[in-house]
Amino acid sequence: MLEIENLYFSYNRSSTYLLNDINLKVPKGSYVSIVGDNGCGKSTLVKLILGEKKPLKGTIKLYTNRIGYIPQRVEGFNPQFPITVSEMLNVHRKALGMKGLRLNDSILEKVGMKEYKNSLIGNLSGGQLQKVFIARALMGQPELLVLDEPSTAVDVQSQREIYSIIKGLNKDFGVTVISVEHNLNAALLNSTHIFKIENGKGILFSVDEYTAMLQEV
Ligand SMILES: Nc1ncnc2c1ncn2[C@@H]1O[C@H](COP(=O)(O)OP(=O)(O)OP(=O)(O)O)[C@@H](O)[C@H]1O
Repeated sequence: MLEIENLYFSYNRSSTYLLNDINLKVPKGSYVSIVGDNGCGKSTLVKLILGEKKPLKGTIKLYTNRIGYIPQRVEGFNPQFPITVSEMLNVHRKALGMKGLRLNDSILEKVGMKEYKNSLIGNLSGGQLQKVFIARALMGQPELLVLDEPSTAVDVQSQREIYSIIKGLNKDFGVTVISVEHNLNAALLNSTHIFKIENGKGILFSVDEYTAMLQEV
C-alpha cells in the first residue's frame, strides 16, 4: 500500500535530520501504529506520506489515491459553527462530487452515530466528534486510513469504541490503517505492526516482535 525508501527530512536544513534514512513498507490490509517519543517526527512522517511536506531525499510511493485522513485537530474547524452532523457530511459529499443522501445514514451507522445525524456538531463530545470525522473520512471509500492520535482528548469509553471501529474497518473491510499512536497499549492491542521512530531512524516490528522486545527489557 505504501513504500518509503531512504527518506530524509528536516525543517531546518542546517540542523541534523529529523527523519534520517527512513524505510517503511506498509502491506495492504495491515494496521501500522507509529510510535516514539514526543517530537521524534511521527506527525511529520504522516505529513510526508500525505504529500503535505516534501522529502529532502528519498521516495514515498502510495499505491492508492483513496486515502481518508483523520487529523489530530482539524485545521480551521470551528465546533461552534451551527451545522448538524448530516449537513457537515453533505458538504463533504458535495466536495467529493458524490450523490446519494442515504449514504449519510449508512456511514453514520458504521460509526454508531446515526441517532446523532440531526445534532449540532457543537453539542457533541470529543469522542462523538471523532467518530463523525471517521465517518467523513469513510465517505471517499478509503483503501488507506491515516489517523493522528485517534484517542487524544477522548474519554475512555469512546476510546474503546473508536478503536473498535478502526479495527473493524481494518479486519472486516480490509482498510489499511496507519495511525500515530501515543497510547502504546492501544497500539499493541489493535495493530498488526508497530513502526518505532527513535533518533531519526525507524524500525518496523510485528506486534508479537514488539511485545517480545518489551518483555526482554
Ligand atoms: N512546521 C514546523 N516547523 C519547524 N519545526 C517543526 C514544525 N513542525 C514540527 N516541528 C518540529 O519537528 C519535531 C517533530 O515534530 P512532530 O510533530 O513530527 O513530532 P511528533 O513525534 O508527532 O510529536 P508529538 O508526539 O509531541 O505529537 C518537533 O521538534 C517539532 O517542534
